[in-house]
Amino acid sequence: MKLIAPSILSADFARLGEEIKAVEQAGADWIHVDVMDGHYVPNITMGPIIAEAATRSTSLPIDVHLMIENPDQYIPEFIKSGAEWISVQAEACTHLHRTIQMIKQAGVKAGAALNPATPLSAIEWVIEDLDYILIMSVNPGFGGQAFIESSLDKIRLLKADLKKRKLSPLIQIDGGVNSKTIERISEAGVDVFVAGSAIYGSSDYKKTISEFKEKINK
Ligand SMILES: O=C(CO)[C@H](O)[C@H](O)COP(=O)(O)O
Repeated sequence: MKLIAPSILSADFARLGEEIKAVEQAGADWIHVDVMDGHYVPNITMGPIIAEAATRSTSLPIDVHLMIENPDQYIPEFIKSGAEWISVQAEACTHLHRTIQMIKQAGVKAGAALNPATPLSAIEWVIEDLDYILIMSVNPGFGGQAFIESSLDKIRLLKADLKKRKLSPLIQIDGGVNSKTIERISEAGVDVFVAGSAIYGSSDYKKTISEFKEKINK
């Protein structure tokens, strides 16, 4: 089952609750919350207060992507917010194994995200513990960037590696997902598609999500 996770980064924050409900009614499967701290990435977005408000606005699972330094300090607050899935940037973790365990011990699904320049080997020794792996297909920090094509080979390599290891964490993609790229991304082996500007920038969320679903469920 392939899933669509709209990123609220591109939503209208003056009407955030309505915007979350709107994508739920339009067929979204998860709600993706992009947390940026102005240090790990050159942008500041939202924190646990917004993640908690998001959980109250929908019955869909909240997926928190931490693009922050020192995630261990903030993970307990995001767990309290009600998030069901939390991913950390592998590059931002001094002790990635410990961070993953911290998330899992709270009964929350744990993911590791990899920047476009980070090799898959960065997660080799935690891969068995991961519930999902997030391949960043843009450099993190901003919505609306162009999809980096080399991400497709990275997904294919990851898919083959997981098969060899007989592991099945979800593969998530984030950045530049739109009606032109989604089919190729899906064919490479992605399970969860994060899309911000392509959904929230469209005039009809239902039409956009339905078109995405048609393309990924062929
Ligand atoms: O994590 C992100 C940026 O760091 C966003 O989730 C991502 O860029 C989605 O935006 P878009 O779909 O507009 O590319």
